[in-house]
Amino acid sequence: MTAEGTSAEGTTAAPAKLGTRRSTMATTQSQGVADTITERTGRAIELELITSFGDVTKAHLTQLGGTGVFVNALRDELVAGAIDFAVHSLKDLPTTPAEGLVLAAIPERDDPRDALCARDGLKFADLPAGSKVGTGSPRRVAQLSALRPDLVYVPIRGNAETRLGKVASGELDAVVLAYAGLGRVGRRDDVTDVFEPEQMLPAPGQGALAVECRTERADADLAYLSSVDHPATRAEVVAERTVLSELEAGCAAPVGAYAECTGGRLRLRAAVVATDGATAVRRERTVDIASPEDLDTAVGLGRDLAREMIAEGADRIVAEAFAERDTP
Ligand SMILES: NCc1[nH]cc(CCC(=O)O)c1CC(=O)O
Repeated sequence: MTAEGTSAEGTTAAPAKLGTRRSTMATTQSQGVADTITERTGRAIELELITSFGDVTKAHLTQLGGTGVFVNALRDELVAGAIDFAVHSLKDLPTTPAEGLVLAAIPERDDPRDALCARDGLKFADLPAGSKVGTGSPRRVAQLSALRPDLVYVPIRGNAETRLGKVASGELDAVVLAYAGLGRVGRRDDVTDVFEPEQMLPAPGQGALAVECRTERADADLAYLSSVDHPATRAEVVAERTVLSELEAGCAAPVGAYAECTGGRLRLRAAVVATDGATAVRRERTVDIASPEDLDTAVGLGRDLAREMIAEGADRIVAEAFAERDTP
């Protein structure tokens, strides 16, 4: 054992290795979490850049056969022991737990809302009929179609900068992206309108991050990783993700869910909307929660709301959306 390894307090321990994708958004959010951990615990952290399939493929996200394309490369590095921990966008994380890995921390959530970036500073309500709005997400297309069936929704992918470029070039009139992601790539000034949850529910976990490490090393790694855990955010995203797993849906499903944990209460709103926006099941429910650490209550809330929605046909809407996706 080295001198560093045996030192007290861990202050001279070798830097922890944080694996990150290479995109601006990934490195920004990874660096942000690393800085906060170092600030709170003194633990040094170094970033390791990793290339993931989701970053290089040209296929539409919805055609990649589901969830996890952004997280799998990082998970492989974790399991192999090449890195100590990883920071994911929580909404990209499949709801089924990964074997051998543990969600070490869920930091405080950023703005969870979706944002419109339109030409000429236009608001969503002021886009002329027939305007072309780019988004690759079935959840956004469905909810936007319910609000404005007179607009044309164009599937796009690529990083935020690529998508914004299609508005700048005139190819599209607007794009819809997560507000949090735009902030992380320094493009908050491109936002011309923001969707309140009453208009459009964000994806489960949107705006939140997940810090993941190996189960077998969790005792050592949690010593510094738990410094960024935010229990209220964890309760919220657990409720949101339970809706998704109960509906047997993934990140490519037309499911919006948004929970708020404040003042001893947990409020959950969810929507499942058919791709054309015409059919929808929307529900909300609030429960008392004695402590944000009471995750059983968060799971129970998500499960009860999802079951209520399934009784109203939400599972059929999800199944139809998948059938459409799988039709060439
Ligand atoms: N699906 C890609 C993805 N994963 C996380 C974000 C944004 C940041 C977040 O929601 O945490 C985005 C881009 C987007 O949806 O606009």
